[in-house]
Amino acid sequence: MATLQAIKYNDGQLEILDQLLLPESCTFIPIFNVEDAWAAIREMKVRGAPAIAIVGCLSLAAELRKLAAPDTKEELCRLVKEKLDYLVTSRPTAVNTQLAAEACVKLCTQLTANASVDVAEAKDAVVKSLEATLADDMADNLAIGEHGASAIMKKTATKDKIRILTHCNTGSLATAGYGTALGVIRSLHKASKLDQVYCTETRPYNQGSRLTAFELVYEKIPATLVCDSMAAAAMKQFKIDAVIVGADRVAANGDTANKIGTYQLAVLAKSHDVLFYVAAPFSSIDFQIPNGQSIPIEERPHSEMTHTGSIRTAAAGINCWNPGFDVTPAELITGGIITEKGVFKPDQLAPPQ
Ligand SMILES: CSC[C@H]1O[C@H](OP(=O)(O)O)[C@H](O)[C@@H]1O
Repeated sequence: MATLQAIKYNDGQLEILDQLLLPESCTFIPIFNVEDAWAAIREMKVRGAPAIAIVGCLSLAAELRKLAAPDTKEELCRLVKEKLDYLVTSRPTAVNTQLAAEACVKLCTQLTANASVDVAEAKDAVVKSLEATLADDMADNLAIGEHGASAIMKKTATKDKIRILTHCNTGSLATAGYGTALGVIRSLHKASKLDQVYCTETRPYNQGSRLTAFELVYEKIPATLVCDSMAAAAMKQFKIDAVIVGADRVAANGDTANKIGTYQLAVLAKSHDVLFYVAAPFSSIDFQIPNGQSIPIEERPHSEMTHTGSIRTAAAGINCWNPGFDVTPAELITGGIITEKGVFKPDQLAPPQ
């Protein structure tokens, strides 16, 4: 069975699934340029650390395909850097867009220095590298799924089937497809190892109840929705074996920024002796920062807390605090960090050579 797709791209035509309309309707909307992408990412019509970077890159590829080649490669580099720097400002916590931008600008610089490459060839090479982000992420997620499932099955070898709790949405609606934490869950399900997935609602945007539950029901993966406040009771009542979450930015020491509520799940997992895993591609790891203190935490609009759609559900005039993310210290990530290159203890992370 095919998994859901949040991003469709064919020869410069980009469409995204408008996730603000899920689960009621599956509606794809066109993205013609980086301005459209910036707005869609900011409004969270598309969200999820890898998906944000992919949509940003594909929106630039779509624009460049329609543009005549600039006069010089220097002008191409300037244009590409300007557009990517703009896309990075759409949401500050996930590092994926920043790292994708740095890689693309580095390629542009290398092409400019290569006298055997003309400006048209350089533009084509940049477009191809931007378009490759979709397939690359899909491959990463399949590898994350296999590495994660294998590691967790080894740790729970005495059990026929296991119970997993997950937070937010880390599946096909947060990536190019298959997912990170939800990719591991898909791989455990494929291996007939999964008894039940407990997915938290993930207030206030409800990625869990609206998106993760949608993916799990769509693929008939056994799952139960719980409120965020039920996590401790669920760990105790259902003897959950592991918590698996995604990441928006992992620091060099393994401290991890992820959806708000992740930190408290890690504390609860520790106190219930439940394994705690982070699943993330290397494109979510920021080796330029030593620990989680440097990770910018996005503050989202208070209306996400005080309203459900247009319906007010909180007292008018109440002050709100709505950070989109929190940071889980590396020492609480007891199972390890599951990546496409394998599963690492937080202190084993090292930049690719
Ligand atoms: C594949 S990890 C996705 C990551 O992004 C989510 O945040 P948001 O929905 O605000 O983009 C959440 O932190 C997930 O773990």
